[in-house]
Amino acid sequence: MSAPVQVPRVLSIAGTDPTGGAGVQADLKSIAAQGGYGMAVVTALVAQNTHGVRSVHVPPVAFLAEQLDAVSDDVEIDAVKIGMLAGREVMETVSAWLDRARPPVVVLDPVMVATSGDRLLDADAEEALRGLLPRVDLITPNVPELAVFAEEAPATSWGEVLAQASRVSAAYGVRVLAKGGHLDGESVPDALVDGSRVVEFTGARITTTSTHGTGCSLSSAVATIVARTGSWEQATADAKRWLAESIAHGEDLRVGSGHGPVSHFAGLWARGGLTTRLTAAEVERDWWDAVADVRAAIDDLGFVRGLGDGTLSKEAFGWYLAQDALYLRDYARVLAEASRLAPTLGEQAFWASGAHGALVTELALHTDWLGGVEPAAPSATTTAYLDHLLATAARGDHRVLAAAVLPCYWIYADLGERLRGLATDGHPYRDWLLTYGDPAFESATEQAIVVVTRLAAEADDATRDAMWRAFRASCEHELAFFAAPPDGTV
Ligand SMILES: Nc1ncnc2c1ncn2[C@@H]1O[C@H](COP(=O)(O)OP(=O)(O)OP(=O)(O)O)[C@@H](O)[C@H]1O
Ligand SMILES: Cc1ncc(COP(=O)(O)O)c(N)n1
Repeated sequence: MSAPVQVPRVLSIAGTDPTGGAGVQADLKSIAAQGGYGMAVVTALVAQNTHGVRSVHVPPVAFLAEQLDAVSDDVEIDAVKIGMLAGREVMETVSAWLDRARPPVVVLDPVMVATSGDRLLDADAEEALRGLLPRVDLITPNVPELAVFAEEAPATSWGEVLAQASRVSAAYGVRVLAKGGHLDGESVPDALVDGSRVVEFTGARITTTSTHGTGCSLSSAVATIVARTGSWEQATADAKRWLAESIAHGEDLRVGSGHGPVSHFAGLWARGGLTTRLTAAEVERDWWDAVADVRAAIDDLGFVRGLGDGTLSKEAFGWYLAQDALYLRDYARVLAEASRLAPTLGEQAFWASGAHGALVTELALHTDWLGGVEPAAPSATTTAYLDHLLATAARGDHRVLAAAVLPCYWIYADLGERLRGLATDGHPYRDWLLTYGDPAFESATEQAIVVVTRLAAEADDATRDAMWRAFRASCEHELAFFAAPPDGTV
């Protein structure tokens, strides 16, 4: 066996089931469900449904060989699962290909009789199947199939199955996954038998009609997990647990009125959902577009227009600066909390530098713009914005907090870019407008957008929604903050 690979490339060599429950169709689903990349070479086209097999068409074996070589000439194969091989010639063709391609893992599900009771192999072929065993790592016979290899009567108890599997394993030098599904009883035991070494796996029998393709699915899953982990025992245990979960959900699919298929992805669907993960770029575009109304309303404010065209009164400007200083003081505290909560060193450092930046700006406001005069109390609007941020910080989810602090970077930087362009010579607020051009703040804004949109893209739906709501609320607080200064132009 070669070194385990992350996404094993697994080839199914099997017949078809147009209703998708058995054969290559079941194999491809099982391989995918176990994290593998599934490939399929068709040995026979089978007209069948959940009630049984109607007819079998076997294409010329020369074409089978062409399919097999087309795969192995191009793709590195990590495991092979062999299912229905309709006839001696087909077996000999596959056997010759195994000798040429030498795949590292070969699992053979000796499909002889379908769940429906239909024979899928003739007696001559049963003999030829034995000739394949030296090229196989694991066979997965059910009770009647094990009996064919043992050339004995079918076992009637689990003890007999184990004894028969040991004899078959020793006689052919092959690992046997003996399956007890065909025995009566509350439990469905399986066992990995390698000569005299026996490892048993127990499971409770599920009452259901959805057992079509269980053998195909189990063997494909084992081949895939072995290629991924290198362990036959782990592969068998994991595949059996997954199959039980898939059998339990088979009837939900409502496919056919006979023995229905298992639901190969039921567990993954339930645990992983069906949504495609958003990219950070999509979050950035979506969020920005979704606050276009707030951004337009900010541009339209008398305060912003007056600041831009220089008609804003000194009184309104001074009031704004005092509120800004008061805001920054607690904003720095909120950023420090974001730093404390951040799970990575990079984010921790980033928010800490943001906190430092807010304090530096606040000190400059005090000394350079407010002449060292301590500003009056925060307004109701300033208090509301800070309360939103402080409450988000108190709730303790760093992702939601990061989203809540983002508008103070993003909206401010965006507005600043436009205002800076208006700082003409002689503009009464020229010096202030130029502060918007601080390159350190611009790059911090870019970084904040990257950090938050990545967190949102990776978050579960509920957390992303909470992040969006916190972001939107802060954008609205930004609007209120710019709207709050007393009206007044000179
Ligand atoms: N009703 C069931 N409840 C739980 N597990 C089951 C049930 N039926 C089959 N299994 C499991 O499915 C796997 C295949 O079982 P089985 O012995 O039926 O093999 P098979 O006959 O090759 O399969 P198939 O019936 O598809 O031909 C085994 O691991 C078995 O334990
Ligand atoms: C092409 C093909 N291969 C295998 C089976 C066995 O299916 P089951 O798992 O129901 O015995 C089948 N019915 N058809």
